[in-house]
Parts: sequence; structure tokens; C-alpha cells
Amino acid sequence: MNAIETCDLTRAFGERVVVERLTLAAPRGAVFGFLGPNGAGKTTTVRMLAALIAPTSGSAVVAGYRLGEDDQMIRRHVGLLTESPGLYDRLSARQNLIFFARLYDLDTPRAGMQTERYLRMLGLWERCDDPVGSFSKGMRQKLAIARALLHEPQIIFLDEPTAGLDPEAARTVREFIKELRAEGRTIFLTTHNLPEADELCDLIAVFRIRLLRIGAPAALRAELFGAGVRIRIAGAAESFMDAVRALPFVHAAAADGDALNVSLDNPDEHNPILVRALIDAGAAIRYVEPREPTLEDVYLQLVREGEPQEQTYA
Ligand SMILES: Nc1ncnc2c1ncn2[C@@H]1O[C@H](COP(=O)(O)OP(=O)(O)OP(=O)(O)O)[C@@H](O)[C@H]1O
Repeated sequence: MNAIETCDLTRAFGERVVVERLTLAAPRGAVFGFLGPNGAGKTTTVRMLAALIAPTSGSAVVAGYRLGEDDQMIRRHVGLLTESPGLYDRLSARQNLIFFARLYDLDTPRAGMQTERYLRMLGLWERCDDPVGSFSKGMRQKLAIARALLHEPQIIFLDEPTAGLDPEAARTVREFIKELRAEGRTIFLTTHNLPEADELCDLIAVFRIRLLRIGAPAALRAELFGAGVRIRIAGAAESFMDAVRALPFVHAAAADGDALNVSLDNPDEHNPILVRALIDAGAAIRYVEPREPTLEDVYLQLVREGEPQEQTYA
């Protein structure tokens, strides 16, 4: 069962298409990573899926409700953390949350209970009566996350939840995201922090106006890079790049200081040939080790491949 399904979802601002024919499915209970460079259309997609702006064309079903037909129900069943959450600086953390809980139609006792629950869960209870204007960026971000959860949504859109947080605050937020998943909720996460996406996400979509690729992090690595080997040599690796690239089984090769990172089909068969070719070319080999590409490698490759031409909506 999918929490979110889209089909050819498209949004243009004037002539400019910023999301084009996006088709994807986010399974219920998964952390779904939505990655893409600045201006890729991620926030626009989130705003469409949270029924805040209408698509230009295409369709989506969110939490079982059809976008454009049941938008009120979608808004009730999703929680949204935006890049700039509006909190009231002069109100305390508790007053802020109670105010927003009432907007979600929670009655007074439940608004109080939910406020306490999330302030405690996010480690803000000690400061619950302090004005939000006195909070650090990390505390404000946690409060904004609490605000998105007060009505217990099954689907939570988190737009860059750890941006600008110190490592400890970012870790608290990541642990919290794992707790939400353990409760069976679906998290739609946009982030520029690729190790974070790798740690948290069950599925990752790489997106730049159009969907470039979708898959589990490990599957994306394998699909794009196949097997890899890292060879450390004495001296600069760059001068041996031609010898490596000339080998027919090499998919990609990059020099990184004294290391050559090489993607190839079959390490058992090809490593000995690669090593011999390097020795013949005069390389002094220090180490040969298996190489696991990072999600950053995968992401950069996909985003470069997906470099857009200027587009307009027809
Ligand atoms: N209301 C709007 N009117 C006109 N253009 C808009 C509007 N909202 C977004 N855009 C444009 O749509 C494009 C995608 O913006 P969006 O904020 O969705 O990207 P993003 O992937 O979230 O970027 P970032 O990672 O920088 O937050 C940008 O070129 C932006 O200028």
C-alpha cells in the first residue's frame, strides 16, 4: 500500500515548468528521500502533495485521498515542516503549540496533551514556558517539527529538517525521524545532506525538474557504478588515467590524489588485468581495495546526467 502516488504530476509558474511529469510511489511506513539540487522543484512538489498549491496537470493520491478532490482531507492527514516555519516569537513554546493544535481542531485537553508529548519527545519540555524568540535555531527547528506532528499525521513532509543545525541537534532530529518510521508513519524527506539520506531513507528519488532515478540507496549504487576498486599508488594517480580508461571493461575512473577509483564489471576477473596495465604503465602500486561508492557519487552522476535544457510548458 502506497502512502503517496503521483502520475505525471506537473507544475508550471507562467511559462516555466518546474516539476515535469513526476510519477512516483512512496510506500507506507517508509522514509522516502527526495533529493535534487537547488531549484530542482522539491519544495514545489512538497507543496503540491500537501495540497497547498494545485498542480498544472497530472494527478496524485495522498493518504488515500485524491489531490484536487479531497484537499481538505489531505491537509488533515499530512504534517508539513517547511523551510521557514512561522512561529510566534513572543509566545512560549507551549503557547505556540497549543495555538497550532487548536488550528488542527484538537480540543483543549488534547491540545495540551499533544503539546506536552512532543515537547518532551524533542527535549524541549524544560524550556516550554520560555518565549520562542529566545530559542536557538535547533530548538526552533525541533519546535517546528513538533508543530507538524500535533495532529498525528500518517504522512510527514520534512523539507530540509536538519539544515543549519549543529551535529548534535541534527542527530536528535535524525533519531526522531527513525522513531516516527518505527511508528509506521511515512516520511517524505528532502535534504541536501547525502550521508543523512543514506542513513535514513528506504527509497531515494533523485529529481531535477524530472525524476532522474528512484531506488533503494544500495540498489542505486550498484546500478550506477557496478563493482568498484580503489588503487593507491606512489605519486599522482592522474597520470595513469589514460591507461585505465583504455581498458574495455572500465565504466568510469577518477583520480583522487594518489588513488584511482575505478568502476568495472567483474573485480575477480578484471582487477588482475587492471593491475598489470598499471604496472606496465609504470605505476608503483601500494594498495588495492574494494570500493563502495557513496550516495554522493551516485547523486552527482545522476544530477550531471540530468542537466536540463531550458524548458517551457506546452
Ligand atoms: N510561487 C512561485 N512563483 C514563481 N516561481 C516559483 C514559485 N515557487 C517556486 N518557483 C520556482 O520554481 C523553481 C523550483 O523551486 P523550488 O523551491 O521548488 O526548488 P527546490 O528544489 O525546493 O530548491 P532548494 O533546494 O533551493 O530549496 C525555482 O526556479 C523557483 O524560482
